[in-house]
Amino acid sequence: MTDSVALRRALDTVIDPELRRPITELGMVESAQLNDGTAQVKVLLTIAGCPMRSTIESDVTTAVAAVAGVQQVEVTLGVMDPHQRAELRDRLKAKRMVFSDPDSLTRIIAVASGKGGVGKSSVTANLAAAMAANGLKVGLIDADVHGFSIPSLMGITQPPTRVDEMILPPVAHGVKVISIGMFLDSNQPVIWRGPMLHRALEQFLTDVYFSDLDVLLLDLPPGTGDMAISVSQLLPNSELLVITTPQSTATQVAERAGTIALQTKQKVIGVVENMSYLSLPDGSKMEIFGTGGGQRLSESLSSQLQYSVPLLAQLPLEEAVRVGSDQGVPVVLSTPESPVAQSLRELAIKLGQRPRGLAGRSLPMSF
Ligand SMILES: Nc1ncnc2c1ncn2[C@@H]1O[C@H](COP(=O)(O)OP(=O)(O)OP(=O)(O)O)[C@@H](O)[C@H]1O
Repeated sequence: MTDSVALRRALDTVIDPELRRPITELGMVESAQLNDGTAQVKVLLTIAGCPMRSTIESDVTTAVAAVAGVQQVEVTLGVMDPHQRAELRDRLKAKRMVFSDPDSLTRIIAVASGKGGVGKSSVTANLAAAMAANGLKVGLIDADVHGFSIPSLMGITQPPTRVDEMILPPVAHGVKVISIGMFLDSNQPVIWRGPMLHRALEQFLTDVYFSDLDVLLLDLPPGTGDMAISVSQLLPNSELLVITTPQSTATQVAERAGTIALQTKQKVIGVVENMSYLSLPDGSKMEIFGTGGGQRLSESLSSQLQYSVPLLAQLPLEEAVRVGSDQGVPVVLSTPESPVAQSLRELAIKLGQRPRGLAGRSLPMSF
């Protein structure tokens, strides 16, 4: 093998942190040569202020340093010119997933709740992180535009990178994440009406480069509003997972969020009861929000939708969930041995296991 082939092979192992593809395949390696034991590599970044420049530089150095005969590595970073960027964009476009395509094999799970504050976003962030830890390619759209919290739950502070009109989602804990919160200057409230919400979701689905995904999770706003309807229109293949607490008022509202599936023709894959109990030091369980809400919701949705909507998990109340959220590390990663993390991981396995396929898909409908 010649020196330059050996260097290219090594560079094939360097994955762009945002695009998740080898930098060689993305046209980012302008040159690579070995001169008297010094490997000289020129890498072209997509944009000048690329937030991942130091990661790319160090990954290139590590990969090339391992090649036989290399004693020293010199990495030069340049920036793609408009023509090179257009080429990259076309290459990515050709491989882009169209999630609304009936042939798409990505499993799309929209996480819904009736009331706010039942832990929908926490459950969604944890499922995404657990699925990614299990080796699945996972995307997460924060569609809770009025109460977006996913970026902070996932510990994301950097904005998405733009390559012309294409948006590269930040990757956190192995999950590609996009949220309206990443496009706002401050923590200002979003006062958008239905058509703008629809447009925002549409833009996330068309302009954000997710590449190939096994699972796409959406954190819906609480209730049965416009976003839920937009999701069903733009992603007719999406399924619903309904989160509730054991409390009857929460369950009643969650039932309305679940039965929206009757109109949208989405499948409700199950119910998750969160905040089911608090384990006390003496081993007893304190049922702060009452009991049986998840089971009742599962039964009533099963009877109204006329198929089984199982209660998939009952998650305890644990301080570690809140602490993990505050630190931007989902509890499945921060405290994996805790009972709540174990239940969430089991739930992620159940949901991630179903093979990607087309069976049982409903046809798109319009309103
Ligand atoms: N199992 C749990 N144990 C302890 N705290 C929890 C648990 N689940 C959620 N929480 C905490 O409850 C609060 C509300 O959770 P979260 O933001 O996930 O709810 P939500 O349903 O997404 O709310 P909204 O839709 O209004 O944004 C957060 O402070 C979160 O850390």
